[in-house]
Amino acid sequence: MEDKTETSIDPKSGFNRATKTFHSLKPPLHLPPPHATISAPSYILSLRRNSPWSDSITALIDSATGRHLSYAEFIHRSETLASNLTSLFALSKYDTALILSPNLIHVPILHFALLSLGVVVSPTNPLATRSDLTRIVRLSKPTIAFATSASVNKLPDEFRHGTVLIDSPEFESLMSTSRPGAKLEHVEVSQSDVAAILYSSGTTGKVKGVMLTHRNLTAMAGVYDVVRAKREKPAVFLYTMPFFHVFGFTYSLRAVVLLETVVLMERFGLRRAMEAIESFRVTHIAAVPSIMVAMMKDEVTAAHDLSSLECVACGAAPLGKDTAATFKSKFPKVLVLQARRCRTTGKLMPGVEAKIVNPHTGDPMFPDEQGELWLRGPSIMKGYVGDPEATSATLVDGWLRTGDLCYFDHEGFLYVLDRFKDLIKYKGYQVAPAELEQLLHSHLEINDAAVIPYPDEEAGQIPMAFVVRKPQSSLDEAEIIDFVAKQVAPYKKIRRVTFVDLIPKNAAGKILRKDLNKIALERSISRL
Ligand SMILES: CC(C)(COP(=O)(O)OP(=O)(O)OC[C@H]1O[C@@H](n2cnc3c(N)ncnc32)[C@H](O)[C@@H]1OP(=O)(O)O)[C@@H](O)C(=O)NCCC(=O)NCCSC(=O)/C=C/c1ccc(O)cc1
Repeated sequence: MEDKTETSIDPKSGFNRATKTFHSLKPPLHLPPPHATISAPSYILSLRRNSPWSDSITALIDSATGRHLSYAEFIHRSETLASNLTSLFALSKYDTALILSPNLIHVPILHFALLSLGVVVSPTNPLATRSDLTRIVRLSKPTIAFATSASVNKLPDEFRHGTVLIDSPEFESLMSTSRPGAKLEHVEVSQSDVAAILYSSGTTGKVKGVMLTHRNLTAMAGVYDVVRAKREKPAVFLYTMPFFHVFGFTYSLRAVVLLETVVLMERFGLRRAMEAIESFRVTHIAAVPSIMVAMMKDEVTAAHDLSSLECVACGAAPLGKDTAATFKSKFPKVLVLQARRCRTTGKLMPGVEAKIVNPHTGDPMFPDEQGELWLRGPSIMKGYVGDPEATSATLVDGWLRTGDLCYFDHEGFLYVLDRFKDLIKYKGYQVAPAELEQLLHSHLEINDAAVIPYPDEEAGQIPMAFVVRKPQSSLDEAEIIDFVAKQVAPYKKIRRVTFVDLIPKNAAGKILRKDLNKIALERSISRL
């Protein structure tokens, strides 16, 4: 008998009229069964055999020092570290490890070691404030922390198995020298076990911990295996994005699948990035649109030999058509690849299903109709840790409600038009207006406040505050910016303030953000 589901799928758009679901038309993923006992690192290491290169190629390069490691060393170090962590710190399956570090060469090794032990990896922004960290620790309940000497003092707690300094000689020896009696035990890790907890910006003002399973990471790795491009030489990838965000986190797994050489920067700087491209003959950059804007504008690019560059993989925020076109005219040989959140193109990745759902009726919709994007597939998160309410509001019968207003065209291209959630994207970082509004409300001279995204060429969007001062208050823009800056991670800073008599709200007291957007643009035009 013919499979009705298969035959109802439109070969151009991937749309199934019977189920009103869009399917990926890319080759299917070959994954282990959903409950198999295989960890993401074991699966990822097995995929590297599909690569034409051997483990002797370079895995990681620290761009500042030139220090580098081969894949053979990477694997050896992560195994040595795993056995030492088990014997010295009694770490075992279901422990959770908080990691507070910039992009050091040790971090991917640590991720691999912990994941292979079934320890849940929880990477966090080292610029997070103490109060951000207090919330994070309450959510994910880490039993050990890995931090650097610059970030360790911000940790709010003691941890059952202690705190380890990643940038210390002791850590170096944990990776290189097996302790007497330490041996690598095989830990049975199931695909359905939680592998990592990454943190969302929290659109309601509270950070949420996103649980990713070994299955999720396996599926992401499987995608990179399926879309593997034929190359004559290994790719050399400059990472500008942090490992604690899902972009950097998944790319570090991708590197092992494809045996790519990864060039790391502890702290991004345009000049240093250009030097790294020249010195290490970088072929690919993973970046956010802000970096592409900076590369187009700054003449520092002219001072360097960038001829090795083949491709920019751009993610995390929308890349404007004009930016992409101007970048192309300055760097004609460089291919611009966009991962997600692009307003113009993008087709479903292997293994992913999508629906466009009418936000008012809940009915699934057809190509060219606009509604909320829902996604399903093996890479979709398990839920928010310790927050069943937020989980059931976001995950419905295995579908993740993205909160994005989208449509698919008849060729299966996805268009992202707007967000239902209030969110600011500053250089690819998510900033929640509600968190900044709560801080402004706590100021004794502020009666009311609202924060909106304000368009900015380099950052994409910056947080802008509308403030109603208390009568007689002479509070000025700089004081407000400073008041907030002292209490938040630097990328969340308010960067523009306008004083108003009233914050426009609807009858239910909800801020009319669209009206504020209009006022902001009118005032900026009148300032010119
Ligand atoms: C490298 C950027 C682009 C620029 O960094 P920057 O030059 O340091 O500038 P910032 O503007 O970000 O820094 C803000 C402030 O923090 C300060 N800062 C900075 N690092 C420090 C410091 N280590 N000490 C102390 N002060 C500092 C910095 O000086 C600055 O201060 P100020 O100008 O006074 O406000 C940085 O913004 C950045 O990493 N953005 C990317 C964020 C990101 O990766 N987002 C990904 C979200 S996940 C996603 O979308 C998924 C995509 C995906 C795609 C494909 C897939 O397959 C899967 C997933």
